[in-house]
Amino acid sequence: MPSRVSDAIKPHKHVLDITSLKELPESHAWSSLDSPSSNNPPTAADSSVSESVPVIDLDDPNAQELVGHACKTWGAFQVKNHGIETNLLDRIESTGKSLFSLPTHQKLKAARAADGVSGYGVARISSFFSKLMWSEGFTILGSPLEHARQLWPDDYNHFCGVIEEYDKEMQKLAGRLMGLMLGSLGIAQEDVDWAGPNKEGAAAIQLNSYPACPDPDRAMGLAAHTDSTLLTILYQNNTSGLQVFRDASGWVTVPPVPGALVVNIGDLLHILSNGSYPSVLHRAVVNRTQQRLSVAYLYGPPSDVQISPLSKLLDPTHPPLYRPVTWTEYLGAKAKHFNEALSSVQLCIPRTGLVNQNTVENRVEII
Ligand SMILES: C=C1C[C@]23C[C@H]1CC[C@H]2[C@@]12CCC[C@@](C)(C(=O)O1)[C@H]2[C@@H]3C(=O)O
Ligand SMILES: O=C(O)CCC(=O)C(=O)O
Ligand SMILES: [Fe+2]
Repeated sequence: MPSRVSDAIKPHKHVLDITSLKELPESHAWSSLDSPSSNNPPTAADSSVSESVPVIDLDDPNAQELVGHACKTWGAFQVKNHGIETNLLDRIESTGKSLFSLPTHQKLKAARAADGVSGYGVARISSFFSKLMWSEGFTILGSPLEHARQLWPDDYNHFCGVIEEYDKEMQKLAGRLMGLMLGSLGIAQEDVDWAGPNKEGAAAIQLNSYPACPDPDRAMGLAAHTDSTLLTILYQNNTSGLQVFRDASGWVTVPPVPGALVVNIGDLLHILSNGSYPSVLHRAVVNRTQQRLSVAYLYGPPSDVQISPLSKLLDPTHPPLYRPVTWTEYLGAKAKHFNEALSSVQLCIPRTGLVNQNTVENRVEII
């Protein structure tokens, strides 16, 4: 039993304060099997040279078709001419940098509560791994005011202002992207009652910092996961680190393209599209010399709305593959099952010959 409060919080402090370490501690050294350097299939080295996620100009007259194709084949793409001003991206980057460069004891004043979502801390998925990730994060769900006050007692308005503006602009872009994605499936955005152009989805903002790392091949910035969103819009600074997994190629780096934003499909769009737009497994690796900063805009439906495969995409040969879930319910499934969350809401289709297949109802059943 620690005899002093300071002893009790020591391990916590040590875990989070990785910025100045000269050597990789055992707590952060991933075994060779799941470290970033070792799990590429053999073909990856050849294919990664020639292929990466598509970069789409949203002003292109074929943007809808290009987006649809990217969603089906990659589950991710980058967008240019997205309408978010460079100046706002610069401001969110510098505000993120100033947050992560605060002293650890200051950041811990805004630590995420054990049962909470918002605040400073390690990635939520950390509990599924025995090793720690080489990153720190700050999650914003709802108003950032309380946490901003704890971080900058004398000047919290600046941070709140930038976040509010970022949220507003990203909300618009997310709506526009949803329109293109649905449109490419032959569905008008207005036909999805919660997704119309003037409707507002729910969203979280996640600031991630990956400090320079003394042994990047054995460290993991953010372990492989899919997002529990409809879509995620990611701003990454000029430092590479994001990788997406593709069956044929293994881990493929998504290089920073100046001014571009990365879009990736989350599990709820996978469900909504009945698997036409698969959510993409992605991770962040780290490097020896540069701090990397990323800002994820995690976009989902209003929290009380049930998401299920769109009826327009269903017919007797395409039965629904997933049961209805709300975002809140799905986040619970993610917290419990992590990367098996999607299969936990999957409907089971019995094999031919085992059951009466006359009706759609008989073909699907909840596991
Ligand atoms: C709205 C969301 C989505 C969350 C949970 C909550 C707030 C923070 C998001 C992330 C951000 C980092 C990866 C992830 C996997 C994590 O650990 O926290 C995400 C998770 C999810 O997509 O499941
Ligand atoms: O930092 C990155 O590139 C990835 C971040 C991410 O996947 C997330 O915040 O969900
Ligand atoms: Fe992610």
